[in-house]
This record gives sequence, C-alpha cells and structure tokens, in this order.
Amino acid sequence: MKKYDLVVIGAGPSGYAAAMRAVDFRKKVLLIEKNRVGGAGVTNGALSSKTWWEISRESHLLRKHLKRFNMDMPEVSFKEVQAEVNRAVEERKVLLQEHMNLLNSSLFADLLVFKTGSARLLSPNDVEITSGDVKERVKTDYVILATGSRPRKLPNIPIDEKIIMTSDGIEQMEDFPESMVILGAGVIGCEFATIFSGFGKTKVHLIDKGERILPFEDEDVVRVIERNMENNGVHIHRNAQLIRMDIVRGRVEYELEYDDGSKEVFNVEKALVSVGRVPNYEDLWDDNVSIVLTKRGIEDNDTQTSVSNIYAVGDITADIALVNVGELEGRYAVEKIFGEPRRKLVYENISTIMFLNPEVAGVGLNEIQAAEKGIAYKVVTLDYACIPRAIAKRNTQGFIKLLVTNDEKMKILGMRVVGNHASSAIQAVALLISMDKGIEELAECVHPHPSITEGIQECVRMLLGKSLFKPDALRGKLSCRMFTNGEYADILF
Ligand SMILES: Cc1cc2nc3c(=O)[nH]c(=O)nc-3n(C[C@H](O)[C@H](O)[C@H](O)COP(=O)(O)OP(=O)(O)OC[C@H]3O[C@@H](n4cnc5c(N)ncnc54)[C@H](O)[C@@H]3O)c2cc1C
Ligand SMILES: NC(=O)c1ccc[n+]([C@@H]2O[C@H](COP(=O)([O-])OP(=O)(O)OC[C@H]3O[C@@H](n4cnc5c(N)ncnc54)[C@H](O)[C@@H]3O)[C@@H](O)[C@H]2O)c1
Repeated sequence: MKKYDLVVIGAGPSGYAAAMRAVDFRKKVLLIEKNRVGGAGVTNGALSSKTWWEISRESHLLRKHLKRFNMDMPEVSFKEVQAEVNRAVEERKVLLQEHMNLLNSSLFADLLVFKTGSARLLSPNDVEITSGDVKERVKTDYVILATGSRPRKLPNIPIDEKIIMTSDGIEQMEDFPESMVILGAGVIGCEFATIFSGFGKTKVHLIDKGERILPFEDEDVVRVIERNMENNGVHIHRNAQLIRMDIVRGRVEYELEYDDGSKEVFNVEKALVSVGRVPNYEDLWDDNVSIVLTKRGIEDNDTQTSVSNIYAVGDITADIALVNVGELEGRYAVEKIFGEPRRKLVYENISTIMFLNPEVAGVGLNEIQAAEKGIAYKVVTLDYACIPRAIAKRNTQGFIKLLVTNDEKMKILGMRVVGNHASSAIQAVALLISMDKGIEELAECVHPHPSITEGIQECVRMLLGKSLFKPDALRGKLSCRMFTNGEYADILF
C-alpha cells in the first residue's frame, strides 16, 4: 500500500493551496479530486461568475455610451457570453492541471501525486479512493479535508437546475430569460441580480426577507447598490416571505406574503435560489473517525479538527467562505503540520469584493460590526465627486468610508469603498491593518495622481485635521465624525 506524508481531499482553492505549500516542505503529497480541479473557485463559482460580471458590466457601459451618441446597442448573444465564460474557466483549469504535471520535471519532482476519484477516510490514517468501479487504499500521516460546500436547498422548492436553479445551474441556461426571480438577497443573489439586469435582457425580481438587501453591510453602502439595481429595472420585494415556489407549465410561479399580511402571486421564466451554502462532509469518513461537527461545519481549532492528524480548511469549516480565506487556511494548516506558522490565523483583515454596480470592496470592520462589538470609533466618508480620477472617469458615483479607533492612536478598524476601482483602492489599508499600524503612514506617503487612493489619503488627512477640503465646508460630500454610545458627533478641529 502506498504511503504519503499528507493526503489532501479536494482540489478547490483550499486543497490546491495546501498541497502546493506541502511541496515547499518537500513532503510526499497526494491530492485527490472527485470532479473538477479548482472547485467552486473556478467552475460555477468565483471565476465563472466574475467573468459573467465583467462581460455584463462592459455591455452595460457600452449600452450607456452608445445611447449618448444616439446609437443602438448590437444584440448580445447569450451563447457567445457563455462560450467566453467557458473559455475563462477552461484556461484556469488547464493552468492548474498543467502546473501539477510540470512539477514532476521541476525542483519538486516526485513529491505531488494527483488522483481523480472520491476520497473517504476509513481511519485517521487510511484513505480509500473510488474512481468508477476501482477502489484504492493509501496510508498517510496527515489528512487535510478541503471538500468545500454546495448550494443550500430549501424543502418544498423543486430545484431542477433548469427552471429553478442554484448557482450550480444558472450558468448553463440556453438563453437570457425574459424574467427571473432570485430568492436570497445575499452576495450570490445580488451579484447575479447585477449580472442579469446589467445585460438589460432580463426583468429581475429579488426576494428579500428583510428591509434591505445585503443585511450584513452598512446602510449607506446598501443604499447605493439598491438605487442602481432599481434604476436598472430590478424589482426588490422587501420584507417578503416566500410561501411557495412551483414549476407550472415550464415557468416559475411564486407567492409572497408581506409584513402587512397581504399576499401576491408572480409568474416568471426562471428562478435562482441563493440562500447560502452547506459544507460537504457527508460520507467523508467512517464511524470510527470521530470528527466533531457543528451545525455550520467542522469544528476546528485553527484548522485542526478534533482528530489530531486531521485538518479542515476552506468552505467545509464554519469560517468565512471565500477563495482567499480557503487558501490562507490551506497554507496555514500545512505550516502548522510541518513547520511553525510565522503568523497567527486571523480573519479580521480579510479583504473582500462584492461584484455589484458599482463594486464594493471592504477590509476589516464595517460600522455594523464595530457597533456590535461595542467599539467606539471615528468614521470619515468622502464622496467620489472629490476624487479627480473619478471625475476624469466621468463617473463620480461612490464613496470611501474609513473607520479608526476613537483614541490618540487611531488604529485602522476597517474600510469600505463603493465605486469604480474600489478593489484596487483598499490594498494599502489592508496592509496597514495587518501591520497593526496607525494612519500617519497613509497621510504622508505620496500617492500617484490621479488615483482613487488619493481619496483614502484625504480621508486620513481629515482625521488628522489637515485635509485639502474641509468637511465642515463640503457637507454632504465629506463627513468626519465619532460614534460613541450609539450617537454620531462631528469632529471639529
Ligand atoms: C457563485 C459563487 C461566486 C463566488 N464568488 C467568489 C468571489 O468572488 N470571491 C471569493 O473569494 N469567493 C467566491 N466564492 C466562494 C468560493 O468559491 C469558495 O469559498 C471557494 O471555492 C472554497 O474553496 P474550497 O477549496 O474550500 O472548496 P471548493 O471550491 O468547493 O472545492 C472543493 C473541492 O473538493 C472536491 N471534493 C468534494 N468532496 C470530495 C471527495 N470526497 N473526494 C475528492 N474530492 C472531493 C469538490 O469536487 C471540489 O472540487 C463564490 C462562490 C460561488 C458559489
Ligand atoms: N464576491 C464574493 O466574495 C462572493 C461572491 C459570491 C459568493 N461568495 C461566498 O459564497 C457564500 C454564499 O453566498 P450566498 O449568497 O448563497 O449566501 P449569503 O449568506 O451571502 O446570503 C444568503 C441570503 O439568503 C437569505 N436567506 C436565507 N434563507 C432564506 C429564505 N428561506 N428565504 C429568503 N431568503 C433567505 C439570507 O438572509 C441571506 O441574505 C457567501 O457567504 C460568500 O462567502 C462570495
């Protein structure tokens, strides 16, 4: 029987990153994947949906610009967009696969073995791999579980992945639907609402059980996104409970009940159910492997499960479900097994982007989270209208918001940027948070001009009372306040 130092189950972003880090330690690694290399990081997930988003955004902008010149937009073909997305997915998968093949003729020869099949733990040190009718057993010192997650389904909603779909089926449609309802106004729901409304071919309905979409995000951020969605024809059903969703004569019929008790029935062509994801751990180990589970996933102590040689990383755990977090955990687990991680595993400074209209980038705490933690903070906001780069782009919609501790040190707690180039603007702040630095560094360094990061510098200077524009003079575009005991107060210098 073959023996490995480490077996990694699942070759999504977390498992792939773990396997590659183990190779750095010159360990013999077996990486097992039952389906597609790259997992949801590539297919029916992060990369594919972002390719849809990019093309939708371009077509939306093109339509807007052509209108300016009184010109008609040419037809956008669903099949062509789909083919482009498939090319992007293929490109990434081939790269991941080829890289593994080429490792064997590199410095790292004979360390990594990749097998296609479904893996299962027979004991903490024995793994069974099933590929078709063939079963194979291998021995290992350590195991990393990186089997990811799948869309959560709701009882009584007949998901067939053709008419009522999850994110696993939505990209395989035949054409743009004339109408579509999206259940769940979280990240996936809002991103697909943005994508389909952006192409201008689908009337999108978005069911939100609360007062506003993206319930975990600050109100000022959500306001911009909601306004753009509605201007783009999205019908947001607020405070709406879904009573039923059925397939009737090849279309979707759904009934909602509102807070006031009234009910309404709608009929649309397709539906997307995006109400969260659930971890993949069913049938992953035998009864004699006693890994402790919680409702949300595997309980882990900094990636180590209750069985000491078995680790869990990525979406299978109860932590944040993102590609960058999965990769971080995968690398960390390997360092913990074979070495000594140089840094603690912390989630506070994770950078995120939500691909909406416009994009929303974030790092660290938002105001909701700071208030929940009972942290008193200072908060500055700056409208994109004050940033030359945004003016040059002829699109000043958006703002920057920076939170710092309400003390002399003014340590950065978090930031949100809503608008063009939002994602590239947050990196400097992410770095400062991870270095536990204050804001002076940002105030003094010379940023390129014109750039969105100059807006961040201006926010910092506002906090130090030395900004170019004075918040008291440009009210509505700038604000510099502190939040204590549930109330805002202007900071005056
Ligand atoms: C529509 C969508 C959009 C997203 N957009 C973003 C984004 O913009 N940014 C971002 O950071 N994140 C995004 N995510 C989240 C991101 O895709 C996941 O957090 C990430 O893929 C998790 O990586 P993972 O390796 O833990 O799991 P997965 O990517 O799910 O990979 C797990 C792999 O394990 C394999 N596997 C499962 N069981 C077994 C078994 N028994 N044996 C062998 N192999 C097995 C699976 O086939 C799969 O390939 C998105 C997700 C979705 C669904
Ligand atoms: N840009 C990104 O980084 C990105 C993009 C897509 C997905 N993701 C990851 O994928 C994860 C899953 O995304 P998601 O959108 O499925 O989950 P989510 O947790 O973000 O959103 C689910 C939404 O569904 C709502 N909901 C739950 N049950 C419902 C019900 N019965 N009826 C109506 N609404 C209901 C919730 O209130 C919530 O708003 C995200 O948490 C994120 O980690 C990240």
